[in-house]
Amino acid sequence: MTSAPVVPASSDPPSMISARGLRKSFGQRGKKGQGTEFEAVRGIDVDVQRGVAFGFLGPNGAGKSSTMRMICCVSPVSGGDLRIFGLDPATHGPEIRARIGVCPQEDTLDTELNVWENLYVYGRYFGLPRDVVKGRIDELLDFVQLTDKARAKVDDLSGGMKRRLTIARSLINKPEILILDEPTTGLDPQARHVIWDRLFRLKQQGVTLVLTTHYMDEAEQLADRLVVMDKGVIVAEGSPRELIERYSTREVAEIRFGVGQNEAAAPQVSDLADRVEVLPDRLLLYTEDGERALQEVLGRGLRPETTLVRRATLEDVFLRLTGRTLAD
Ligand SMILES: Nc1ncnc2c1ncn2[C@@H]1O[C@H](COP(=O)(O)OP(=O)(O)OP(=O)(O)O)[C@@H](O)[C@H]1O
Repeated sequence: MTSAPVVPASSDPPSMISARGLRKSFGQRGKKGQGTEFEAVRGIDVDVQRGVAFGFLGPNGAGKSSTMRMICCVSPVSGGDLRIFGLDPATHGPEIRARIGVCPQEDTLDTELNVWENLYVYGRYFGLPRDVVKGRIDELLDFVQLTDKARAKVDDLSGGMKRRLTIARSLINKPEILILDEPTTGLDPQARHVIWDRLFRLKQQGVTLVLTTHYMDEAEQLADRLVVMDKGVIVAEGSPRELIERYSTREVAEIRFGVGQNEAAAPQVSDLADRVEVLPDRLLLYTEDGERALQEVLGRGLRPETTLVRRATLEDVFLRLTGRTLAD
């Protein structure tokens, strides 16, 4: 006997977060005292479905944090429509905040308190009864692998441990959505992998993750779906794989000539690839077969200082869409 398939209640799951034409502007004072408006988010549409990890990828200043702050109900919407759990942040802020967890870009831990106390104070702030908070702290310290640091001072923790504590703190109210602004910025590779592993487990437990990052590897590792943001607008949306397939070839041959020689060499290789990008320090040849393109470069008597064939990444997508690298 075969068991009945599990049929979802609806083929179209409800959006946890839905934005239509969402805008954020900041007033600025000009030199002569006149007010001007700066638009950090310029009319974006976003739908985040339950249980996914949704990423906002973009360079500094793209408008990611401004978007997150509106979703977290700490910054009012300037225009358009935003719904979290179908609710309007302007009228249902406390209700929404009770159901989300927020892990801000900067650690805002209380250095006067130890690890355990940081979680306790936060739990009490959420109105959880003492016994419930205590049980929850045990679970969370275990989850972020800080049980043996419960009585340690915050200042004695490594950067990765502080991040894990901040994540634990953001989970105290068992949020349905966890919002993470640049979760691993400033951490070393090993600490980043530990964080990714924990976030992956949360996703398996059904928590919807919304994260911003300017690391393309982080977006590729964590995000099921992502939007690429630049200068306040969304320039592309899809899964990491879809975006790479849509906007790049499979492989990239990177060739570096000496300083100042890359641009001059570009016309001599332009017919060897679907597309050639000229960066100050290298040429990128977009092609399905990078090794073959490289052999043809060498066959023409050109002698790059270094060469590399790699698979295309989200960085290539970003470069194609904006003409800039994520680090610019
Ligand atoms: N309170 C504010 N007042 C004025 N301008 C602001 C304010 N907050 C952000 N901005 C501007 O809005 C733009 C978008 O900033 P935002 O922090 O949303 O970008 P981001 O993509 O999150 O970048 P980062 O990775 O640096 O946080 C930037 O030009 C920033 O200077």
